[in-house]
Amino acid sequence: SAPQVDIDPFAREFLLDPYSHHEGLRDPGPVVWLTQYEIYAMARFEEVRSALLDHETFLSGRGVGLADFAKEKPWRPPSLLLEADPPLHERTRAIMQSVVSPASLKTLEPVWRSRAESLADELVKQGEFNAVSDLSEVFPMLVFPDAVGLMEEGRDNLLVYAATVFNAFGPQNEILEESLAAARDAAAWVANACKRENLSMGGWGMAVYEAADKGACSQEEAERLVRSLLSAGVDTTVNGIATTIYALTQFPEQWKRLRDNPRLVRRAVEESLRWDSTVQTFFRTTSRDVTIGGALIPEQSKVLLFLGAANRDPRKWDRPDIFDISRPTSGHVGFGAGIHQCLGQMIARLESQLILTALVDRCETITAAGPVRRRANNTLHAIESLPVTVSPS
Ligand SMILES: O=C(O)c1ccc(C2CC2)cc1
Repeated sequence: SAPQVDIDPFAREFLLDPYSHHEGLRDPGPVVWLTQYEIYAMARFEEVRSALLDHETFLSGRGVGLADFAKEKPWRPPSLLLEADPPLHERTRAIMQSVVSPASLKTLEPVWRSRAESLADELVKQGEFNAVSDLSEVFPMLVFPDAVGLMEEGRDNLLVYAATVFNAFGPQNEILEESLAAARDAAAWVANACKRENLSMGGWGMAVYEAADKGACSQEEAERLVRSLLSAGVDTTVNGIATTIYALTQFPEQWKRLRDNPRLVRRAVEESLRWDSTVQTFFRTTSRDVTIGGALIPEQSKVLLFLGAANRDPRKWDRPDIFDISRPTSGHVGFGAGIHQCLGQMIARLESQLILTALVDRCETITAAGPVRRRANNTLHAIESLPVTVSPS
């Protein structure tokens, strides 16, 4: 049976520094029993990746958080993407893939690039700035809401709402309670922003309703699918960009490599996703008894998958704790894997690549100008503050 582990992966001190705790989850065995929550967990690369690929054994429809939707009411109507299994998932995923298409991104790229360059111009002039409040919380908000076609008024509700979405995958701890209290108005704003009359023509949001008009889904489903864009598309890129900057301040020789060859920016973004995955964990629910590494996981069990830990598993990666932009990163589970692999991964990559390229072109060096401060979240490895100094090239 699975070895018992008393670690609390939703304790504040774990969430603020998950990587110092992961060996205690990987080493006891391929599957462990977390006594604090009476759930199974897997933190090694092979097992995490296999579980993500086996969507028939490891279901998403009963929620991808601790809450089992077969036993308790979700805090919001379930996502038709993230918290859906086939066949529903196949229909909704196809709609959203046609909306956030490569062609659509191609048309947006020039505008996004000029916004990244203008912001980078300003920041280099400032010389010293906070890579969170002045950069990673700014750039995604300059490009993503407009791509969705969101109304202008009240967009800062997006970050408050998204933080709650990610906290809600965890237990009802203090972090979630505080988040829910703070997000009541934001949730109302998001619900309203997803309505057809509040979305502008030509945006991704309206494109979902146009798919509904063609019979691909109902108007109500369209409203909830737009909610998915707002839930998944902001807090992830905000923290992903901040994490990439953090990694480059911690490994300055990697910045130098980017300066010598800016084409390596794509690799730096990918290595950042592996080295410090913004989305650290997700749950699945077993549809049948399944034995992994000699341990039986009964059907209807909640299983916590540690994506961040898998991406630093020494059984898979050489020198896993080293941020090395030349390493082969293929196979990392920073965007998940299988049928639920991140729908927006090309959006996220483009945003990160554009802002990082704009900074690499303009900054000789970027260095930490103070301690990094982290923001505890039940799912995200989030950064609250990251003061940096840049020298112009
Ligand atoms: O469909 C949703 O609401 C949704 C929310 C959060 C995510 C996380 C993985 C980025 C994905 C989808």
